[in-house]
Amino acid sequence: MTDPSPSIAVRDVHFAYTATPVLRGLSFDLFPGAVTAIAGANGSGKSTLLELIADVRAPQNGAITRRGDVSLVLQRPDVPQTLPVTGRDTVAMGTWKRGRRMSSTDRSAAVERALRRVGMDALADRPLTTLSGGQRQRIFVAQGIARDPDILLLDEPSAGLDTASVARTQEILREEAARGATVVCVTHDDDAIGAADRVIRLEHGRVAAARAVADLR
Ligand SMILES: Nc1ncnc2c1ncn2[C@@H]1O[C@H](COP(=O)(O)OP(=O)(O)OP(=O)(O)O)[C@@H](O)[C@H]1O
Repeated sequence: MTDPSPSIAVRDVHFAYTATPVLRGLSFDLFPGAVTAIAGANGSGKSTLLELIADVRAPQNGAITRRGDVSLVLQRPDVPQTLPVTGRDTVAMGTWKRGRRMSSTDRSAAVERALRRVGMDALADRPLTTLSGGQRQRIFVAQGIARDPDILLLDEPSAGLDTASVARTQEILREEAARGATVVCVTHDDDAIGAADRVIRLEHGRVAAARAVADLR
């Protein structure tokens, strides 16, 4: 059953980096237990919207409220060559829950489980800088899911992944929604868009089309 109150409420959100607005009055609600795809052409504002939902940026007008703990998985974050961390260390950084670190037993179990879920347990001790782009991307997905967030936001998590890893990532998003998380995924992938419970398609700074529109305006 879907919780009737929204976990994310977006109200008349406007955003511009320059004189040209990127988002021009978006309003919609998202609910726990569903995967929402944010779709649209290059430059349509998908990543910007995700960052606004994550509270990494603030809207110039309007408001976004969110209920619960948020994990944001960025697209292929840059990793400095000198960063002395392994894949496992990187996943462990995701084990802060509402500003508090889990106990060491819980943390270690959460890290191992997340690594297994993305299929990176065997490579977890390799320095992050020596992993391929796709392997690194899976480590960052593991970091995002390690603390069982209430809200899981991902920017093109399947970009550059092989077929099996794309399928596994889709399964993970479904599993996260099934345990009650609100999952929002920016994607260009038609399969991911087709598999989502809801689709928000951005065009000219507005929601051009939304599938499963009952709770989208
Ligand atoms: N830091 C920035 N400063 C100025 N303009 C920016 C900045 N970041 C993004 N933009 C512009 O804002 C618009 C929306 O960018 P955004 O990255 O949100 O789009 P997107 O839909 O995620 O694109 P893509 O599909 O290519 O990833 C684009 O026109 C982009 O050039």
